[in-house]
Amino acid sequence: MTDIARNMLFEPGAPLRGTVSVPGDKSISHRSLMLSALAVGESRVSGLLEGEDVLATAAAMRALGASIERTDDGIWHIHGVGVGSLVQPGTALDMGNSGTSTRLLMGLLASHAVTATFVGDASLSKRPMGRVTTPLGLMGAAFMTAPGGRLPLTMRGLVPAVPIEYRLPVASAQVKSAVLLAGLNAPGITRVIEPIPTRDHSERMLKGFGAELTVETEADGTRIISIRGEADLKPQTLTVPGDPSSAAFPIVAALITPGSEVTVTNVGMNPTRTGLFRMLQAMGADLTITNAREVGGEPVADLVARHSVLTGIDVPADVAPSMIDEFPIFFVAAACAQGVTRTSGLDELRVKESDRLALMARGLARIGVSVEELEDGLVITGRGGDPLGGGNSPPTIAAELDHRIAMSFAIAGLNTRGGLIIDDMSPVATSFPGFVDMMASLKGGA
Ligand SMILES: O=C(O)C1=C[C@@H](OP(=O)(O)O)[C@@H](O)[C@H](O)C1
Ligand SMILES: C=C(OP(=O)(O)O)C(=O)O
Repeated sequence: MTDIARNMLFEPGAPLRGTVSVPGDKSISHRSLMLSALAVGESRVSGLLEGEDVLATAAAMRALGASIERTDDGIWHIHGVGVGSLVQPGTALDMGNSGTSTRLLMGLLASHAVTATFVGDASLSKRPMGRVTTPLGLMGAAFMTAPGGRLPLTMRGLVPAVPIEYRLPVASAQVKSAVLLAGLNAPGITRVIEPIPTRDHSERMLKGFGAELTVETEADGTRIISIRGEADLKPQTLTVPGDPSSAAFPIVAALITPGSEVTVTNVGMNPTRTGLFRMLQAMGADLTITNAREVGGEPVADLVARHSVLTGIDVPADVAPSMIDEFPIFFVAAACAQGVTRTSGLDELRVKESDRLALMARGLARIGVSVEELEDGLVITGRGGDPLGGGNSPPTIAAELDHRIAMSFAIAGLNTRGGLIIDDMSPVATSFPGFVDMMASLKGGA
């Protein structure tokens, strides 16, 4: 952790103006490294998120046999080993803060003849892994975990693994992806039944690399995803779009800061990820989507956000998966809106890098927002045009190793009367290196 990131003050100032782009999509970056490592030959990836979470995936894929280099032009070159040919890692795989790296890699290894130990930081070591060890155990993998099914965890994959049909008990793209990735090297068809759709980057990219994968959608919206195992993946040239979960921060900042107009270019607009933008528009946000196009099998657009008078809404529970990582910054928008915003069906927020419902409720209350914390959501009464409060001196908010909590309160700070302090901004490097500099550039923008 860098001292420079300690106790940073975020305070109101000039309107936010300018055009920015955000780093590459974290979910797509992880998957591009994993699938490239399983294709025989060289894949090239541009626009990769060079954040700590994705670098943890890159280090793990190297330890499992892939060769991965970044050239000065920013392109990542991955020489894969082929499905079924990952090797025994020499040391424990350090997943840092990254749930996606951990759960997806456990899937990959479940159908390889290797034994691997996964370790992580204090936040990751509290997160539940039973959601992946259960289906991967059905496929034949064996696990030894810390109490509660947590890290540190040692697993042994099985070859040949047993293909399964698995109905997701929780709406989680990580669990879906872990089973599909395990299925890549299991003989026959592995099937995941997804009653509530979640982000579909794995499905898109697996098909792009040449896996035989089909998706059927039933009348009630349930998706049935089938993958044929013992696949031959072909190397690809990929471009990773900007991360909508990162674009959320400058966009909400512009919407709630008087006089602001910010354009974010090259934002991923996969419909399984754009719930936040739809909900902000429903609140009356002046948020325009322009230049819609497709890049590397994913929809992309430029977004223009102007300061807006927002009105509270009820967020339907079924929208949650398409904005699951955006709730912390959405709650900040709700705190600045007129009237009441109600959310529900958000139990999953309690098992992210922190308990995001509890931390957001506590932090917003510290800056004078009326918040009711429910089991599965927050009810927030917005302050309308009034700045958020905070007492006589700027309050300190503890980020608790959660990048999205740190960034959300940093944006809230721009709309307080006297600013607020984040105890540690270093977790931001997991998903959005450059966040602090980008926000500073917008403050000085013309
Ligand atoms: O599959 C992915 O890349 C992700 C899925 C989501 O997690 P869950 O599957 O736990 O909801 C999300 O919160 C995470 O940031 C990235
Ligand atoms: C939940 C997140 O990531 P992960 O699960 O990969 O740690 C996130 O980035 O908000």
